[in-house]
Amino acid sequence: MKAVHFGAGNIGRGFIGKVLHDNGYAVTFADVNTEIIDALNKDHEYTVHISEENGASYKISGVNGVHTANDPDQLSEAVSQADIITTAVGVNILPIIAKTLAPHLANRQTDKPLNIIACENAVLATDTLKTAIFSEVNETLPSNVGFPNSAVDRIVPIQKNDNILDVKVEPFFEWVIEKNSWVGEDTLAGVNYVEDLMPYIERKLFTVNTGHAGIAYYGKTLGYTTVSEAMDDEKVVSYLKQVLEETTLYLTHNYDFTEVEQKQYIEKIIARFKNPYLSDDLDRVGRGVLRKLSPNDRIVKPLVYLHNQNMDHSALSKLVMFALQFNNSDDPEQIEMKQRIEEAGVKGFLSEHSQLDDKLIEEIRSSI
Ligand SMILES: NC(=O)C1=CN([C@@H]2O[C@H](COP(=O)(O)OP(=O)(O)OC[C@H]3O[C@@H](n4cnc5c(N)ncnc54)[C@H](O)[C@@H]3O)[C@@H](O)[C@H]2O)C=CC1
Ligand SMILES: O=P(O)(O)OC[C@H]1O[C@](O)(CO)[C@@H](O)[C@@H]1O
Repeated sequence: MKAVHFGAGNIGRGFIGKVLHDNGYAVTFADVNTEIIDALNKDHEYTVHISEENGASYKISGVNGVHTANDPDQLSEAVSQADIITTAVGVNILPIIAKTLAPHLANRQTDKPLNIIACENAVLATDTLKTAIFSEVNETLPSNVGFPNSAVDRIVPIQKNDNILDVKVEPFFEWVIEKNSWVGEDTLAGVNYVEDLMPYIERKLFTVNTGHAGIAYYGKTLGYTTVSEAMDDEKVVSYLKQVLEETTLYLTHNYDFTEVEQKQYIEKIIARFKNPYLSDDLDRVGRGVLRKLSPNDRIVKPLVYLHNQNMDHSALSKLVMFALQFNNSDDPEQIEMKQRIEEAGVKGFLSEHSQLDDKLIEEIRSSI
């Protein structure tokens, strides 16, 4: 069984690559990072370390690398043989992946089942990839290609290891895939297949990711650098709980989760955020601030819903203000946000970028 995974980064090597390897797949990583591709083709293996007391280490062997721009023939060969193609590149990169992948898919000379799955922090990211691929190939692809959406959850910080391929990951992981869009009989062990993905993806995005964003943006305003420093401050923990109480309102109103189930889910997540064996930078967790302030992402979507329903949204309003103060010159989106705020003002920016109405913008501006 063969897999092509686009994005040999932290989630690619530390999560998706490991699950595919554990299921017996030979994984070809496709990336634009020459150093990583060269290392993959030299060693053909790396190690995933689990960040906990006496954490285990797992060898991931039989892996290869292809450079998406420099090795088109090898990429074409890998795509023609693949049983599964996955991505973990960032949702904004999916249109680029579609352009790269589409011609190779169109040339595939086989009807064996192929599942293509985007593993990104976004709602229905595979649909985004699928639409972009179909527009490249004039709506025609070989038959037996499935495009299941998925939700992925595992905290994998930026890595500082001696071997550039090795990855330290938290013990927890959850990969949920849409059952009905999956083609073929060979499903993956270690993955949860569900009929309706939306409750899972929104619960994850609006709990793990909204909560994490709360820690990052509030923690930065207090001068902290890492998640564990911020989580040592009771003010941050108490604010995090308020944010998650608000997103619980959104989740229990829209889906069948009970308040008790959501409370247990939150407790597990707070324990994950406090993992002392994991060092995670607030700058990483807050990266991509424009994406995180977009209308369907982790902050604005629950905020607008609660505002429209006249339900408590004061902590989420503050979260927008903390995000606007995010100061990270390594994040190109933070620099762009700053420029746009200078040009249009806070009101103009939130109205145009986050599509918020004047009343909510006023509430946000007076929230802190
Ligand atoms: N790190 C984490 O804890 C989690 C991340 N995610 C999501 O997974 C995705 C990837 O995140 P990370 O692995 O943390 O990022 P990362 O930055 O470690 O990895 C992204 C990889 O994509 C590659 N890439 C960029 N442009 C490319 C292109 N045009 N073609 C091929 N490869 C390209 C980069 O070179 C890099 O190796 C994001 O959507 C993120 O939101 C989801 C859950 C957890
Ligand atoms: O990867 P993104 O979408 O920029 O956001 C970072 C978030 O994703 C995660 O990497 C894991 O889900 C979290 O650490 C954090 O909430």
